[in-house]
Amino acid sequence: MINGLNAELRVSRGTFRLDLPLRAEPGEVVALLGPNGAGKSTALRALAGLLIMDGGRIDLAGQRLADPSRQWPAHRRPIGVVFQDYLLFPHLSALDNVAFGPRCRGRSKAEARALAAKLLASVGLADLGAVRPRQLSGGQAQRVALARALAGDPELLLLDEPLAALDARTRLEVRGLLRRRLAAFGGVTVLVTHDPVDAAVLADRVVVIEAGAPVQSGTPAEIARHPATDYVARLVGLNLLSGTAAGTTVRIEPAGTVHLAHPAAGPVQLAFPPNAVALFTERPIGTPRNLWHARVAGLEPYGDEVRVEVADVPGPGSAVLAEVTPEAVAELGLEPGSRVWASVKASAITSYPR
Ligand SMILES: Nc1ncnc2c1ncn2[C@@H]1O[C@H](COP(=O)(O)OP(=O)(O)OP(=O)(O)O)[C@@H](O)[C@H]1O
Repeated sequence: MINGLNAELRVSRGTFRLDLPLRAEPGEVVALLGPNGAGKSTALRALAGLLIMDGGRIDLAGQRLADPSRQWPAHRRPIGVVFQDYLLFPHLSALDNVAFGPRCRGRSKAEARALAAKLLASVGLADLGAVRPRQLSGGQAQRVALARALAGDPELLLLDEPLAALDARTRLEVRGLLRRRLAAFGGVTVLVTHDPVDAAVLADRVVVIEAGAPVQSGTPAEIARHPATDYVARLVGLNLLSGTAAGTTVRIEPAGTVHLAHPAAGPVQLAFPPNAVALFTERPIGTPRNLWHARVAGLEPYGDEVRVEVADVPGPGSAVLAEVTPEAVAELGLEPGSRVWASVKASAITSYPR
């Protein structure tokens, strides 16, 4: 039996059927990405032992947790879970929420609290141990829930839409912290999201699922570059650019520049969705910071919209996708070879270390 996770998840819920093979190495972060109802939460609940499987198996860190003959109950699985709504105990302080698990597993009060204090510090909350959940912001509650999940020293960490409940500003902060914290975690992480940016920033590998089955698996860059189906292209059609950041300026090889809203340093990856790219035939007034004079390389219908491949953005040799309405294509007279101005707001670009 291998280290890490090797699972074949099979669950029936009414007419819905999940049939999902899932493998991950220790230290790997895998994102399950898919639309509402695809079966992402069902997969997490099956891994956690909160849903009975009707076949398949789960092997984790050299142990068989589930197969058709027996399934370990949730509390015996070496798994930490962060649910969407965090589910912190309202009457316990942040510190005691984190210490609760170790206490239940027989650690002394002092030991459990010392461990909890260390974990709270590791998610940047050293000063908030005494605070009750209702006094915490959404981002802080999320981090307490993460510390609590890590307190059991799990082999597998499950995160259900870890950023969905946060406002845009907090989301950015917590996304960065989560990325750093997950990089330091030696076990497997499986996270569920319907946001391709979260998947690209947080995950080493993405498994796209639809109607209970996998449709594609690969690194975020592979999937964005070579989506296996139109459906995946629509879902993860992210623009990804690599560059080197100094402050809010990112150099893109060989000769382009992108401006960010928040400073970064060193080799970075940039992600932004096609609908963040605006196209103009005349140079727009009130010049946005990211504005490039570029060329339309191709047009392709995607559902009700049109995907426009724009070349030489933000420098020779680089291309991005823009998404516009068919009316805009007609109004702007876009066709392969047209010259356009393309702009992206700095605030629409997510940057993360490469
Ligand atoms: N308790 C239930 N009983 C029967 N069917 C259910 C139950 N819960 C979920 N389902 C069905 O299982 C399917 C998968 O649901 P699931 O919640 O896993 O999807 P999801 O990908 O997590 O979606 P979301 O992003 O909306 O949370 C859906 O078709 C749903 O209708």
